[in-house]
Amino acid sequence: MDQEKIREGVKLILEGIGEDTEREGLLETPDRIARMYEEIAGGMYEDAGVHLSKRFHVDNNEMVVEKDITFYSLCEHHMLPFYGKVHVAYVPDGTVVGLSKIARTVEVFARRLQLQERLTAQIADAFMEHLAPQGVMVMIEAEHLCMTMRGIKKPGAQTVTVTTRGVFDNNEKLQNTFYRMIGR
Ligand SMILES: Nc1nc2c(ncn2[C@@H]2O[C@H](COP(=O)(O)OP(=O)(O)OP(=O)(O)O)[C@@H](O)[C@H]2O)c(=O)[nH]1
Ligand SMILES: [Zn+2]
Repeated sequence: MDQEKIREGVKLILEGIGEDTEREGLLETPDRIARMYEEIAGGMYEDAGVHLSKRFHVDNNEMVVEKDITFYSLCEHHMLPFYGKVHVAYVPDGTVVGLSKIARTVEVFARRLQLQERLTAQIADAFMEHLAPQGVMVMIEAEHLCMTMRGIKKPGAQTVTVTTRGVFDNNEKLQNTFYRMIGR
């Protein structure tokens, strides 16, 4: 990441809104924000394949569900946070991944400028590409600050996105099992 560019940009925004960039509280703000973006937009520089390539063999291919994975992402239109829960289910095809790797995969795609729909699809596609299960289903429930603290101002409004791949496609029975297991 180009930290110097971020520092310059933040300084310009502060000047733009009429702040005194030399006052004590703001002196280090450009640098703090540059360091913060390394963290909250750092997913751009990571590869989900790294996390999903460490696999374990299984004899039974029962559905695995990891639910209520908290995430924070950034809306690409306003650069404001959207955050909530991701639920992931997959039906293995002989191999599974460590449970923490499911949440690590979510982090890779959440920590960048996003659209909720794209985040949902990228998680599902990463599973299909790197783990090659029989199928995967991803659901995200999120609140977008661009909808709550500004603009239309509808606090509490939740955006829900769902996507399926493989055996979950057009399979009402499997999809209903997923919804039942995540309690929706
Ligand atoms: N589909 C989708 N839309 C999003 C997401 N995050 C934010 N948006 C929307 O992106 C749209 C951008 O619309 P614009 O009209 O270009 O921007 P705006 O004038 O700030 O829009 P308002 O929010 O309606 O004030 C808004 O409707 C946001 O609610 C997302 O993850 N998915
Ligand atoms: Zn937005």
